[in-house]
Amino acid sequence: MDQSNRYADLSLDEDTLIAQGGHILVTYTMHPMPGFFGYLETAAHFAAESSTGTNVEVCTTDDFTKDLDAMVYEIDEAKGIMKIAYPCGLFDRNVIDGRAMVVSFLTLAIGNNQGMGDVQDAQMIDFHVPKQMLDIFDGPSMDITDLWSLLGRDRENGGYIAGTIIKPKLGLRPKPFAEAAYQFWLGGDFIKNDEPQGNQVYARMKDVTPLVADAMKRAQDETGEAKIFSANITADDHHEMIARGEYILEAFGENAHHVAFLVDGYVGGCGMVTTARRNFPGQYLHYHRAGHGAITSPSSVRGYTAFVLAKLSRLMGASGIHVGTMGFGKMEGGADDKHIAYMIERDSAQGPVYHQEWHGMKPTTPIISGGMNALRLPGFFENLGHGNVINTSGGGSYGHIDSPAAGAKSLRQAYECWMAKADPIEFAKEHNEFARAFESFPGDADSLYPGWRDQLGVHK
Ligand SMILES: O=C(COP(=O)(O)O)[C@H](O)[C@H](O)COP(=O)(O)O
Ligand SMILES: [Mg+2]
Repeated sequence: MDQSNRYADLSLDEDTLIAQGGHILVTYTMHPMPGFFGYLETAAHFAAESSTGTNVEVCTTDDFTKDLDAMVYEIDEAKGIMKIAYPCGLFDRNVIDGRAMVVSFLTLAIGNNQGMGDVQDAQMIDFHVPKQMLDIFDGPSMDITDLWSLLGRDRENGGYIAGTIIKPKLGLRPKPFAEAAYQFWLGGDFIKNDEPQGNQVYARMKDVTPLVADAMKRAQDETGEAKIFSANITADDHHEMIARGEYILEAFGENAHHVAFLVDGYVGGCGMVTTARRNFPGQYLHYHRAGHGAITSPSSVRGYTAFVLAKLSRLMGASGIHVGTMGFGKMEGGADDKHIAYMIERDSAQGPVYHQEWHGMKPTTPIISGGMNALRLPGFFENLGHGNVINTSGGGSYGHIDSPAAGAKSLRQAYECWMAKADPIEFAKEHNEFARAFESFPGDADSLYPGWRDQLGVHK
């Protein structure tokens, strides 16, 4: 059934829609299933299924209903692009406080429309949120300025936070786990649980956490520096998450404000993120995105992109989210992914389609992780243009040939090298831990800094 006379109006003007502020605008790539309808008809059916309609007219529709219709306002069949305006009145609001919820946006904009028989594929590549909706999404409660303050740095440009992930990913029992943490903290700032670490039977949370809290105290005493631990409270059950969070804060005692909470937000969903955001608003909320590649990989043509995921996480209230390594690490991604970082860290930024004003919503920190080490960081910073990020290098720390602390120091020295605009080889001659990263990761050294052995006098 052709519904384009109801769910499409190509005379609608995007700038006017943005100025009016009454819609969330969404741009998708979309290709109709061959043998069904034309492009506009398919887009209109998509908009119907994503708002007030279905595949047939229903007798219960009235004029008020039609005012909530999602409207296709632009299509480019050659490029496989469609744009849809979703009236803000479509979206669900909390009974308890009237605020918006990301799950409602997703269940409409990336819901049934992901499996329609007449749509071959559709993927959200950008969306625009008007102020009236920004005002009622939670947004972050803590941000990187709170970490910089804890670390004794300037709240404006507090710079690079050298972090790691306790590796191996799984299998460390309580004592070796805590020792790994202590050894890194002798040189670094920030440690996270790896995304699956929690309350495994060989490393119960109530056995590990006191030892990690003690390791933090000893490392702080030894270095005179504040240290941060991002503890994983991911769990299916809301009550389990609360129990984990409350226990961890109690175990860290006077250092509880040095604890961030990590949530596997993609596999856990926005409800899990909101459980952490609303029950522990005093903790930095660390969004790990494990699993996102199922829909965000460049090979995917459904769901939404990594850019959209990061933008959604800011609305949910993530203090920081992994944004990939922009082609410098081990995961998928490219240099242009820097726009993901800009969109979540700035108050005004340009996405692939829409310019977004955030109207003062706190920023979400780009968290840089995945195959990073000291040798890869200078190029990363140069591409991004700054180092106001959290970097968690697991292999880049525990794979350093001297020690985890040396690995941590090599990461910080990489930042100092870039900030000084120094030549890395020359910088290595004066900074031992950074120099030893060349020997720790010779494959990277060979490809990034050819001739390094001769220049540093290091031979096989
Ligand atoms: O454990 C790691 C990285 O470990 P390592 O530093 O040893 O590679 C993270 O889970 C990945 O960074 C996730 O990827 P992303 O950060 O892209 O979501
Ligand atoms: Mg991991």
